[in-house]
Amino acid sequence: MTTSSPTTPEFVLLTGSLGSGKTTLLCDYLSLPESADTGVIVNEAGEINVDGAVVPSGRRDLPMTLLGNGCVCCSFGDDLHSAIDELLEARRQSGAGEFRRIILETSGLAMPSPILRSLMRYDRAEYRLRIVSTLDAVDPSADDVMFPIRSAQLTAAQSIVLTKLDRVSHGAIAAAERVAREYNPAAVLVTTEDRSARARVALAPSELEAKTVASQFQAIAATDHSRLGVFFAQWPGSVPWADLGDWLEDLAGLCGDRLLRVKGLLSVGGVPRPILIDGVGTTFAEPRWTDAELAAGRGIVIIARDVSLDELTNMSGAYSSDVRPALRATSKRAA
Ligand SMILES: Nc1nc2c(ncn2[C@@H]2O[C@H](COP(=O)(O)OP(=O)(O)OP(=O)(O)O)[C@@H](O)[C@H]2O)c(=O)[nH]1
Repeated sequence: MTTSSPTTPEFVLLTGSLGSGKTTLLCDYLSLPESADTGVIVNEAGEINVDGAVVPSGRRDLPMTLLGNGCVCCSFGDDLHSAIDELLEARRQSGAGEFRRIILETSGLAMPSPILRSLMRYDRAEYRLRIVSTLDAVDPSADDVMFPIRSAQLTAAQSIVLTKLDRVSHGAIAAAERVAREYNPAAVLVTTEDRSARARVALAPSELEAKTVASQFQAIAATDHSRLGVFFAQWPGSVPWADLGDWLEDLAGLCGDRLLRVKGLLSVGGVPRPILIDGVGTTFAEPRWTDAELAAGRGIVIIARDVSLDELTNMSGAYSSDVRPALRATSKRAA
């Protein structure tokens, strides 16, 4: 098990739906002095990498790799690893020192979970991982087709950046904020209209802002979105490792891509120091010991799409009562 220090470089997954302003946000960031130690990987779903052509226009010296061959979450294979390795190797050879940050702009169709799974080998020890999602304030709601992707992107994010605020009324901004909160009440919401300030807060947060991001893991989400349920699983005492692993595996198996986010603090294996459980979709980060207090009880928040409390309760019914969590819905619609 590994830990990261505040100076550990970070890997930022920049996600958000098609046309929601990811490339614009990235370009705004790249025009800031803070971006000097940043590497960039751009992925587009289509065959022509338009974003790749747009991004470097302001910075000729920008360390950037393009990831072609379609959407990164479906076809990354070894491509993403090669892109990262190439970027790191080129940086090493340039003698310019380590990156402070690598930003991967995903295609608007990408689900975050498969990408995170692929990034696991770079996570924790070498890089901290952070997910930033854009949300278009002009058109924040999603139809039935786009809902699964949009909900996966927004619930995974530690920060949600509202874009195109200059094009909408105050009323529309408030409505977009409500939509963002419905998806992910625990995310830091960036609503700054000034584009440089917005890029700075979203992609290079100060230590204070970064702490706010970290503390979100302890927030219990509450949403009343009609298709998103937030549930809380609470164990009576310390959970044996094997039972916790089995339970999380069953949860992932039951929900599949309806599982959006899992996070919580638990006492495991009789150790009083809590462990952080952190999953995006069905991809779980390596559990980490934390120094957090287990004040309000030990448990896991589950955010899922189109999942009922009954389904979760039935799944848990297979476990003996001493290792079975008590489950309740914390969002209004799921209750
Ligand atoms: N007025 C205004 N236009 C914006 C803003 N952000 C993005 N746009 C415009 O919205 C369009 C799409 O922006 P992009 O940054 O390319 O969006 P994207 O998410 O990278 O798009 P894909 O890569 O296709 O998913 C472009 O025409 C941008 O100029 C904003 O804050 N204000």
